[in-house]
Amino acid sequence: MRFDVLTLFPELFAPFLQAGVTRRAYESGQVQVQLWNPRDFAEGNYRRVDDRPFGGGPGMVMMAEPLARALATVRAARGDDGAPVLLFSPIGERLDHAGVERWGAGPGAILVCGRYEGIDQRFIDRFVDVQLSLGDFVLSGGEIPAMALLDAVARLQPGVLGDEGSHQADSFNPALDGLLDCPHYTRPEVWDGVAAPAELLSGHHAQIERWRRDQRLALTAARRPELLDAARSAGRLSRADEALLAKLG
Ligand SMILES: CCN(CC)Cc1ccc(CNC(=O)c2csc3nc[nH]c(=O)c23)cc1
Repeated sequence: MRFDVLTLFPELFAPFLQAGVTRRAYESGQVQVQLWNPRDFAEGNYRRVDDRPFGGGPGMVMMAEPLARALATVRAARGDDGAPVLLFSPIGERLDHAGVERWGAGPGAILVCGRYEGIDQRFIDRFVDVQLSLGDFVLSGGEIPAMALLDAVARLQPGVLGDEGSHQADSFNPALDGLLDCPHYTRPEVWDGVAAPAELLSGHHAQIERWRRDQRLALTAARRPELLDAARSAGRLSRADEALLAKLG
């Protein structure tokens, strides 16, 4: 699958695409990423990509024309494969696992990264299929959200994460069990005077799995009870799970 990214800061993406386990997905072409700078499609010597907002007010607005020209080039390069145009925007719908699965399926997508105060509404009305937000906090642009989506999509590709099962165990994936993750420990057994949990050092796999499951249930009950309710109504809690939760009160 292929993602085309329209961004005024393509230099932000290179280090990201070359770092960590997900680089395998990008280098192998499992997830192709092409970067496009609207400035390369802007006219005049100053190659304007933004201008002052009609009606006044702070900041600048991204002009529609350079974005539209870049998009036309992307569409031609993709062979008009019907890929959706996703705009990252503070007013977008919250990106979650369902969204990652949706946009990480099929041909991929065209990602538009806003900067400044936003993009001329006429570009959005004409070309944007879905607006996505990372959450209710203010960032300087859509690039980090775009990388967040690319990272989450790459992790879902077969063979990208070492052992196949690990992305299956990724929490927040309601399709699997949607509980928060358990605490992790590694060598040394005692660090800073604190020993790792004896259960994990026992070598009894059933006991270890039970301990991890209990930790996930307790953590989720404490921090994200709504995830627990979702898991319960989806029939993903066993009798042993309910017994542990009852003990926690
Ligand atoms: C003055 C009101 N602000 C809207 C909340 C203006 C504004 C701030 C920051 C931006 C740049 N942010 C994004 O493009 C963005 C894109 S996705 C996203 N998710 C969470 N938070 C974000 O700021 C974003 C655009 C407009």
